Amino acid sequence: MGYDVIRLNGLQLSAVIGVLDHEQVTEQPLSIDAELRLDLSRAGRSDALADTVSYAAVADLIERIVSAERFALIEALAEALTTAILRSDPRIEAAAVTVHKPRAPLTQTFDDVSVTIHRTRAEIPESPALNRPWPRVSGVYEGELVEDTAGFASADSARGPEESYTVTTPAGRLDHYDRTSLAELGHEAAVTDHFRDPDLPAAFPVRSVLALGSNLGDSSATLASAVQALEEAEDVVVINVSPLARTKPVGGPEEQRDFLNQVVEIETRLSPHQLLDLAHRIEDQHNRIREERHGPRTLDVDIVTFASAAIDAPRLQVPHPSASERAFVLLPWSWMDPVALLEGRPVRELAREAEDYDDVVRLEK
Ligand SMILES: Nc1ncnc2c1ncn2[C@@H]1O[C@H](COP(=O)(O)OP(=O)(O)OP(=O)(O)O)[C@@H](O)[C@H]1O
Ligand SMILES: Nc1nc2c(c(=O)[nH]1)N=C(CO)CN2
Repeated sequence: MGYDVIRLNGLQLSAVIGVLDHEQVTEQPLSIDAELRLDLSRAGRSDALADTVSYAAVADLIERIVSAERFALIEALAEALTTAILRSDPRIEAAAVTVHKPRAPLTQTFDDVSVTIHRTRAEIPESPALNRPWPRVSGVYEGELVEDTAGFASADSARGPEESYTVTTPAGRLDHYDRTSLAELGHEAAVTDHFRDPDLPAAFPVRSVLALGSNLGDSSATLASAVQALEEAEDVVVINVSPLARTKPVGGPEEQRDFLNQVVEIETRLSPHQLLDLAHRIEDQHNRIREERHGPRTLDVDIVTFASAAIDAPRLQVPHPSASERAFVLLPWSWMDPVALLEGRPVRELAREAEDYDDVVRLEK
């Protein structure tokens, strides 16, 4: 018996990719082929797009990952794309992605270099969004406190005991990563469902989405000033800023004022924890006092996503655990980036499902 296939061939994109120094600062062309195996018999009969997977959506997904992530190896990019495609729709039984790198740094004359990764649904890790069984980073793993005994010999290794961690995968506990091997960790991260060590600065700049909120003082001026603080921060480049949203408070005391919310996309080389510290510094600069959970605040800065990392550390969970249910985050994000995805689902669609969808009003543009 045969099987049905959707093929997307020769998608032309460019990316910063490669292990050589010059490849880590300059974009080069890539061509990507994707093959999706799924039952197309219903679509063949109904002639309805809803009965198949849109190749345009697959192309958008690939483009987003190629522009948002940085990889050293084309193997890692192909693996990440294959996993993301399988995650994007449960009807896809298997996927294969080929990444061609026609300007690979070879001294010989050549036509092309490429890698192909084939994966079936059973071979990919479970989504961290559904259930985070692995891999995760935490002081506590399955009830057991894991001490950091490896004593990383790096300058930034002065961490308190609550920040000790180890990395656990289905194959069992891995030894602590050698922190000098950034490219290798990048590769491992892609293979292991974008697990990311929250203390490890990115080997390459990565995209992160931040959510800002304010409902005390001059909220509009506060948000503008927070965006400026991000623009001025070292190792951060602001890529995109959403229109402002006026939103009804979700949770917290009844009588608090409406919020102004905004979403910002940045590119950064900071580690996830360094970015969290920066978010807290910016909150503090705006007289943030942490009193009541979900209570009024001059400024709140949350990390919604960090590349496509899954982080479950004592003081940082990424993606932000509530973001996928908050229209006050999702709607401004979708205005800024209409094809944005969160945990494999369109942000626009998640926004429509959020309970506070009708309580968000766009104020600009
Ligand atoms: N992705 C994240 N972004 C920001 N803070 C986070 C994240 N994950 C965990 N935290 C932790 O949450 C703590 C409380 O954050 P905060 O005071 O902003 O909570 P809140 O705004 O009242 O509620 P919420 O977290 O639901 O937005 C922070 O000190 C931080 O360590
Ligand atoms: N509308 C709205 N509601 C909230 C917000 C917010 O930014 N906007 N932030 C919260 C905690 O971070 C809790 N509730």
